[in-house]
Amino acid sequence: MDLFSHIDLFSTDEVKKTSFDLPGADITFYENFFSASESDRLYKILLAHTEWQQDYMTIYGKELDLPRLTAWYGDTAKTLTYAGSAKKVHPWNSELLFIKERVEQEADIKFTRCLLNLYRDGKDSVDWHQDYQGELRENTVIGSVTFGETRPFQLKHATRKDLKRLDIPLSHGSLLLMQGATQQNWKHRIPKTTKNIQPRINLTFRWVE
Ligand SMILES: O=C(O)CCC(=O)C(=O)O
Ligand SMILES: [Fe+2]
Repeated sequence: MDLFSHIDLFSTDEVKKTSFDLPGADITFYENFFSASESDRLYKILLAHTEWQQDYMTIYGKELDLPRLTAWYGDTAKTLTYAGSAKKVHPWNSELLFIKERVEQEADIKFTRCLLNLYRDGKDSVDWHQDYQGELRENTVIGSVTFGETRPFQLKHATRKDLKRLDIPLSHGSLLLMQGATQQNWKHRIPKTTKNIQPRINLTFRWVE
């Protein structure tokens, strides 16, 4: 029996907390932050009932579909400008409030918004980026929750080539908290894969007004 099948046999809903010691970053990862039964239920509801939309980015005047579906939810039903274009913000629903409150207890802050991403298959991805620009990027807190397929969340330092890339497999029911100067110093992405995989939902809770 190899190590992994051994772990699977005895897997529990126990939360496993890991802190990463990276220069200029404050990142904590919680496996099983939501139990398997909570995660299964939330995955199904969010997949079916979120107002998923096909967003686009404008590159050299051309509109290109983003390789994923997205939806914004938040405190007030209004529009917000993100990555250069206006987005509709839907009001919170009971599932999102349930998830938000659990993450708020751990992060010790109140979130005002959530961006949901749906990666339908391995062709869906998000390219290297840092969340927010300018002042908003400094000390922002991002609470990132995953349901569905595990995808590697890759982190690389924005300027230092001597530091190794880090891959964190964001599993079903996990929470990744990024705080402090993380967004200023590190870039992140979800790469594409040719593997035949299931959909993945990611929720990033944010606190900007
Ligand atoms: O899907 C993820 O885990 C990351 C999403 C992300 O980086 C973003 O929406 O800014
Ligand atoms: Fe991001």
